[in-house]
Amino acid sequence: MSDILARVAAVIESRKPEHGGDPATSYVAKLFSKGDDAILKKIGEEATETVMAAKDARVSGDASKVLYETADLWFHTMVLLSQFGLTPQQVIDELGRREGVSGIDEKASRKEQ
Ligand SMILES: N=c1c2ncn([C@@H]3O[C@H](COP(=O)(O)OP(=O)(O)OP(=O)(O)O)[C@@H](O)[C@H]3O)c2ncn1[C@@H]1O[C@H](COP(=O)(O)O)[C@@H](O)[C@H]1O
Repeated sequence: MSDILARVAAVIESRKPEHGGDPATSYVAKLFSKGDDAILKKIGEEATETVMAAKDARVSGDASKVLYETADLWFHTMVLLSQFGLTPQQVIDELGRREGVSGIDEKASRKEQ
């Protein structure tokens, strides 16, 4: 896994109340203190902003906002993973498990079950 993902995940984990995260000084601690709904709301917002940035980029030809909004989306999904005791490494492992398995073949195999 990228060193950055591991480092950011470690900082996110350290912001939990049981590790002394302070909502007054930490955005992540503030999200944890608000709970599931606040985290999920941010993911919904960032997903929508990513979609809007992509639509805009098709008009403007400037894809930089797609990058920034995707970073916001990834970051907030990392907070969600931490909230559920999961790690980015587990997501990477899942992608690795799927590597080379055609999405079309996988979907067809589901229908046969
Ligand atoms: N990568 C990020 C990161 N990306 C985005 N954000 C914050 O996510 C928030 C939401 O972005 P929006 O564009 O929706 O802005 P907004 O409308 O002001 O947000 P809201 O008021 O609606 O929450 C902003 O406050 C951003 O600063 C992040 N906040 C923190 N991190 C990482 O998390 C670490 C810990 O952060 P703290 O807990 O704040 O120290 C940091 O060192 C960074 O590595």
